[in-house]
Amino acid sequence: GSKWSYIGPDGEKAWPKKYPFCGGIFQSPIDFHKDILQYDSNLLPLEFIGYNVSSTDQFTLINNGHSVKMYLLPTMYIRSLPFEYTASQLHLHWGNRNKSEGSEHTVSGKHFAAELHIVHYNSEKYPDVTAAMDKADGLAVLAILFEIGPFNPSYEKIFRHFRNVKYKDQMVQVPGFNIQELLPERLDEYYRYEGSLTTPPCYPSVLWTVFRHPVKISHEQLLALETAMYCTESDDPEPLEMVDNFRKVQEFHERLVFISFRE
Ligand SMILES: NS(=O)(=O)c1c(F)c(F)c(S(=O)(=O)CCO)c(N[C@H]2CCCc3ccccc32)c1F
Ligand SMILES: [Zn+2]
Repeated sequence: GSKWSYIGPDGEKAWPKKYPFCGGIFQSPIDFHKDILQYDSNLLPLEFIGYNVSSTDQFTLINNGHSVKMYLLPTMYIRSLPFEYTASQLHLHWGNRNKSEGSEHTVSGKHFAAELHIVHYNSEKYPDVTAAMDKADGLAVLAILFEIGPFNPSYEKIFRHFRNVKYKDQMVQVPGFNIQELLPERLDEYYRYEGSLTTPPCYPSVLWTVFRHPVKISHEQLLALETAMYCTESDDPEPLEMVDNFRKVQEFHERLVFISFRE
């Protein structure tokens, strides 16, 4: 099984031993700071097709021991990237109840509270995500940063199920809803760069789109995310809280991040 973690002897410093790409090129996440940003007027707003999922459909939400991930439908895809990318899953990264700074990407060295990733694969060139995930043009991940604000009823459609996926390998069905509700305002403003999966096997196969504007969730919702889940199975005598499941920012030398907005 995937024997890696975010803490202890199997933590990120040890990842390259079992997963060589984790010590390789184009690693994510990174810090967005002004001297690596370059405006690119060709960066168009993304188009989301099939994201408005009927409540008669269902998404499977699962605790996989590293994160909480929700499988999406193969009828969901994004256009206006170099290829058509079909949705695979979404998952989150967060901190802990004493330090709500669990985003993976940072802006001018600052963490946001948490980060949502919507993983897509290049369905024009590859049959599924497994075939795509180690190809340079295989994946496109959308990243949404979180900050504290008013209660967010759209995110609550996922968060209210956390009590049913407390332990590793538990899963629950989530009634379909419009996944576009999870996206921030100004879909035309984002950071774009070529990077990697931020977990093992860390393949440099991801076209990253990180939206400039964060979404807001309430303090209580963030606390629920930070305290609801465990990396361990329900019968494990030594339960491990699922917290701080974010990778440190990686070196990003001699490369640029393209931005669709003027500062
Ligand atoms: N931050 S990240 O790089 O977006 C990211 C994660 F952080 C993350 F935890 C996952 S995982 O939940 O699958 C557990 C670790 O593989 C993924 N999965 C991807 C890549 C690995 C295999 C696979 C297979 C099917 C669908 C998605 C994926 C991931 F892409
Ligand atoms: Zn992720």
